[in-house]
Amino acid sequence: MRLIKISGEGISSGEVSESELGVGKPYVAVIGGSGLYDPGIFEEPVEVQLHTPYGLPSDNVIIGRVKGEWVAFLPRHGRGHRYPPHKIPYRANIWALKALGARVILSISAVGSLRQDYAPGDFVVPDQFVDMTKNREYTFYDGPRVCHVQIGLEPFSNDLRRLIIESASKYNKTHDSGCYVCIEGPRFSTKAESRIWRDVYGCDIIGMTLVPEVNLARELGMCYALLAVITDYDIWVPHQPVTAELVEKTMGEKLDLAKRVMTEVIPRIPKDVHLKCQETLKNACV
Ligand SMILES: CSC[C@H]1O[C@H](OP(=O)(O)O)[C@H](O)[C@@H]1O
Ligand SMILES: Nc1ncnc2[nH]cnc12
Repeated sequence: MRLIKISGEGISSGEVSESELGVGKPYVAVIGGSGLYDPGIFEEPVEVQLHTPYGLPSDNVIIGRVKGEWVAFLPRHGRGHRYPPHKIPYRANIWALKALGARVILSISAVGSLRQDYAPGDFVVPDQFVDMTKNREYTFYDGPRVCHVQIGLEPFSNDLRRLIIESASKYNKTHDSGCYVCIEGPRFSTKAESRIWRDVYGCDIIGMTLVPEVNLARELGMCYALLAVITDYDIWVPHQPVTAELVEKTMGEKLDLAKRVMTEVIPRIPKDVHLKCQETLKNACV
């Protein structure tokens, strides 16, 4: 695959030009989670290595066409799963995708379930989250410009969620809402913690990577939605305890379906309308 290298200087204006890129600008980016390191759905793929003000992203971004549309793909843990959730360069990842032209992010993640009726193998398209992470780089606005983005009512883009739900439901059992609790990791929860996330916080699914990815995207005015693949029942009832191996195995079984959903959704994303989530920086800065 052809490799295009772009240095920090090339993006000082905030965005890579089409001529620097040498291919069409991707409007949609896909971030792949555990088990998804190479989507294999692209025509004419190129690899782009992009230096950002926050360092290198998790990996080179792959840009290629899906049904005629230019799309960017980034494996959040890097190929070979080299970055644990608390060490992922989230700011570099989101910044790079925006600089390459992306305005919309479709994310894929493995999650544990915190309720009986959300079973391993099912899909969930979450609509809320609770942040229990402890030590990450949460914002692009570290001062002197101080901004507080509004993310409360619609942390995930409902426009995108609708498209994903419509497509995913055709191929797999899909839950059209859910609250994702994001823990720091990299260890899994204790049974006592798992019961708190479920019974006290009222969360439905659990993972380690949503935060700060989702709020960084919002800070740059990008729309974000997640197709979550349930891989296990976490640890809140006595059962087969979650392991990384179990997560990757279940994810592997559902990967083709998840890719099919992405391939179907990408060309349906409207480009000429102003999506709601792109307005949230209004009145956010002090
Ligand atoms: C490999 S097991 C735990 C790992 O899987 C999930 O990652 P992702 O959201 O990127 O699919 C979870 O959040 C943990 O990082
Ligand atoms: N049970 C679980 N806890 C945290 N992250 C996960 N990713 C997949 N399953 C998980």
